[in-house]
Amino acid sequence: MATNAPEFKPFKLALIQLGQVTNDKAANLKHAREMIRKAVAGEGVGAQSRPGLVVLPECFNSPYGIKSFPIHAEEIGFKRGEKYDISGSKSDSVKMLSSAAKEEGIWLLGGSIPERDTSDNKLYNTATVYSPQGDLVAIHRKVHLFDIDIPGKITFKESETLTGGNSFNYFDTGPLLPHLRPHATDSARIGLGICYDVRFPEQAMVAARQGAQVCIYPGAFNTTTGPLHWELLARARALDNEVYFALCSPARDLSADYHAWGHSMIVDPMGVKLIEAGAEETIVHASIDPQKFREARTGIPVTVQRRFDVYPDVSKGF
Ligand SMILES: NC(=O)CCC(=O)C(=O)O
Repeated sequence: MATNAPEFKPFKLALIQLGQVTNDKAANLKHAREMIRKAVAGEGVGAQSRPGLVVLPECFNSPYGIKSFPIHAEEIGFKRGEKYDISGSKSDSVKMLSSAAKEEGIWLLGGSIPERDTSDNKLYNTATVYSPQGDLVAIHRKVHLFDIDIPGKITFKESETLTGGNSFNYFDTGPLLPHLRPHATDSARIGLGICYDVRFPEQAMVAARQGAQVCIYPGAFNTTTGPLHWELLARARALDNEVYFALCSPARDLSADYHAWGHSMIVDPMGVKLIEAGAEETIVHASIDPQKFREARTGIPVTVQRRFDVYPDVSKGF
């Protein structure tokens, strides 16, 4: 298991709780690009200085719904080498995200998009991550599909059109704001998941055990399960792994078929909520502080007190 986690320095994280997501893909991308600019300019709540890492929500380029996924799915169009080569990508979403990261000089977790993989003819719910140079550095396909049935409240079956991914993923940021700190060598390790993935503690645990200091899950809970579980899950995943944990939702749109919960939030490694959005479109910012991370782990040292002589280490084998 890779535990050679990088040293990380304090940085600012911004979550864009994006609104106005419609069937007009070009308009969605234009609006998302404008919100990225606003996040970098410090608009929203809690900004103290320029964010090094900016996040969009689940399904930021299309309405969230099983009928919309096939209509709006895009092929990422990468060649897998040592890096992902997206020079031939025809995806408008990938092109926008890559150029936005480069133009703004930020790390950008581009929420998720419905992805079409022509090699297996399947659709995935996929997050992509870009460096300040505009390179695609990580891809995460939602592992656990959102198939639930709460009679009279909500029935949703992502598996009618999507397929679950089959890998756990994290990425190392490298220096944040490299144009301001050209000789910096620090880096943060970020564990990735998408929405329903948060209900499966093993996924965040594996990332944390592989050295992630922060986990970020774009997600779109709904108005039934959101009030019950959204905050509880974010705080639980933060505390049980002693990591920063962020959930980034779309804004609620009552004219859409799916009513997202909103309430994007960032929780610290002690399980304390640092910032939370309401239901409307906004941007929330918080500081990610290595000192707090170390203090949590030193004060309550569960990460080194596990009893694998009593129960198995389920994070082994990845
Ligand atoms: N987009 C999703 O995966 C929704 C998950 C959700 O609402 C839940 O309750 O879990």
